[in-house]
Amino acid sequence: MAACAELNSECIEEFLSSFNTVLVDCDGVLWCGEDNIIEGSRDTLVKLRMLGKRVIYFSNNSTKSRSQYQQKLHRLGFEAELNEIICATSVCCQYIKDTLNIDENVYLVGSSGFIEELDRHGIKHFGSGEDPVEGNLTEWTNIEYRTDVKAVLVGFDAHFNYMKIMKAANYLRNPNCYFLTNGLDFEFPLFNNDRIVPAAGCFVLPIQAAAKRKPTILGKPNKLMFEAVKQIYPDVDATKCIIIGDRLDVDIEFGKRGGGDEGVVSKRRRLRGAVSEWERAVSKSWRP
Ligand SMILES: O=C(O)[C@H](O)[C@H](O)COP(=O)(O)O
Ligand SMILES: [Mg+2]
Repeated sequence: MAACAELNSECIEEFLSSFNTVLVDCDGVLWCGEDNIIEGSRDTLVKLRMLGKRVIYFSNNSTKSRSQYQQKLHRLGFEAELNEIICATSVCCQYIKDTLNIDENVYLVGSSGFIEELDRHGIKHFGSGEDPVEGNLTEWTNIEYRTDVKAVLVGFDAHFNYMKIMKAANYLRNPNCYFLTNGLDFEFPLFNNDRIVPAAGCFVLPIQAAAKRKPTILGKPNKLMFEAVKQIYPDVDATKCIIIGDRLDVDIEFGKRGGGDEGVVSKRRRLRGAVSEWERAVSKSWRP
């Protein structure tokens, strides 16, 4: 056992010295839902900071702006400076403003997080309220068909309805209108799965089906999220980062290709390395 323990502490030492920045996902890693903190998450971040690691909250969540996220983090007892928070709502809006050079005529299917970030970035937008669905189908079929909409931005929307799908799909008939989203998660992670809470992907897919167009995902695993880190921390070295996440297809996939260069070495790659060693060992001893 001693040898094994030494090996473990050696491994742990080697692992801990291999990175200086931790990109930590939020939903499903720090908490589930609004108030269910995942046991040990706060203490782990405290210990990582004590080891001198830079901790960055790194979320695709589409319901909150950065400042709303900071309020939630503080409410749940996490240390969080605003410049330690990278969330998809602000990354999406910065991309729209600075890369697409759009500052008006954005149709939002989303909620207060996107509204606050669109306003903060000075982007004029419409939609995102409760579209009254009145009358019969003929009234619906003659909705105003605008050709000046420059982007349709879709995230979590508790007031989602038929009218929004119809409007978004018609705006997206214009090939110059961008179709953008924070991500395609279909549900928020929940403790003991006591109920399903649909997430952003559930609002994107109906519009995708009606418009016959696929959205550009601006959140993880898009490297835009890492560009946002570099803007705040120009010294950040992708190979000295790890990502902690609950979604292989989003967080760990980001780790494999985050930042666009060789990139963030995700825990999974390390895990994959370990598993293939293990498989080789097993297959040698196991061969009939
Ligand atoms: O659908 C959303 O709002 C997000 O994709 C979902 O909340 C995941 O957030 P994250 O795990 O990246 O914090
Ligand atoms: Mg998550």
